[in-house]
Amino acid sequence: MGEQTAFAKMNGLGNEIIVADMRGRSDRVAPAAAIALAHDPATRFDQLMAIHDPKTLDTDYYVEIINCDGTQAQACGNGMRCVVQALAAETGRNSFTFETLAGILTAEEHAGGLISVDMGKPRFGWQEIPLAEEFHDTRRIELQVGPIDDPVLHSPSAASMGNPHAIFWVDRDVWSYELEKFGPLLENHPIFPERANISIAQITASDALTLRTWERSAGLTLACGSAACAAAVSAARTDRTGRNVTVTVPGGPLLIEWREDDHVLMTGPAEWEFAGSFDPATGAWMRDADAAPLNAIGKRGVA
Ligand SMILES: N[C@H](CCC[C@H](N)C(=O)O)C(=O)O
Repeated sequence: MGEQTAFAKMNGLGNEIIVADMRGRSDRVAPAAAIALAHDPATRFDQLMAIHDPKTLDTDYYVEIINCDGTQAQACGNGMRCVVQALAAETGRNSFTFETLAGILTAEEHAGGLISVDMGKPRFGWQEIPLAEEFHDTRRIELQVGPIDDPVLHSPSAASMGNPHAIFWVDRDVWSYELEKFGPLLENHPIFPERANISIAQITASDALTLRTWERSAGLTLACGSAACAAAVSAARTDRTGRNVTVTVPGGPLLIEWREDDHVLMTGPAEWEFAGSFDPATGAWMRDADAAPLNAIGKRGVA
C-alpha cells in the first residue's frame, strides 16, 4: 500500500475532474488506481490531474493527465482550470506555469473567479494531429458516417491541441445527432492512429457555436475544453467565425480567443466539490471529515 495522496473532486462545466496532489514524491497514480476511482460513483471522473514537482526550470509544476480508463491524455482544458483554482486557493497566487505532455502552459485566475489557460498553439499538419494518411488541407478531411450518398456526418476539420480532435460541422441542433452511436466508431476509426476526440459543432453566430464532444477514452462528457479550442480555431480557419468565439458545451459557455501570436486562450469556471485522500497504487480512498485541517488541496475557507 502506498502513501495516501490528498485529492479534490472538482468539475469544469460538468467535466468531472479529480485533482491529485503528487508533489514531493516520486511515485505516480497507477492506471489501476485511476480506473478504480472512476468506477466508484462517488469519485467518478473523466480526467484525473496529478500535480507533480516540476521537471523543467521555470515551470511551477508538472501535471500528468489521466483519462478514466487509465490512459494518458496530452491536454485537458477543463482539468487545468480546476488545477489552477485548487492551487490558487492553497497558495494565494493567481498565475502559474505548468508543464504537460502538450508542452508548457501558463494560466491565471481572475478576480471574479474565472480562469484563463493559455492552451498553446494549435497544430494542423496531418502528421501532427496525427492522421494515418496524407491530407494537405485538414480544414476538411475525407471521412463520413451514414449512407454513402447521404451521410449523417461528413468532412470534419481536424486539429491538435496537443491531443487529437475532429470537428464535424452540422446544420441542425447538436442534440439531434446520435453522438453516442457515432462517437465510438469515429474515435477508433483507422484514420486516427492515436484515436481522436470527436465533436459536432453548429455555428450559431459569427462569434458563437454550440458543441458536443465524444471524448477519446471518456465518451460523452458535459464539457471538453481542448475540443472547444480545436472547434474555435477550426471555425475561424474555415471562415465560419472570427477568432473570438463563445463555445457553448452542454455544461455551459467557454470563451476561446485565438490570439494573433497563434496561442489559444480558454476562459471559464471551475468548481470545488469535496476533498479526500487516496492510495495512488490501488485507488482506495476516504473522504475528509468536514473539520479536517487544511491539508487537502484546494480546500477553500478552512483555516
Ligand atoms: N476533458 C478534456 C479533454 C480530455 C481529452 C482526452 N479525452 C483525450 O484527449 O484523450 C478537456 O477539457 O480538454
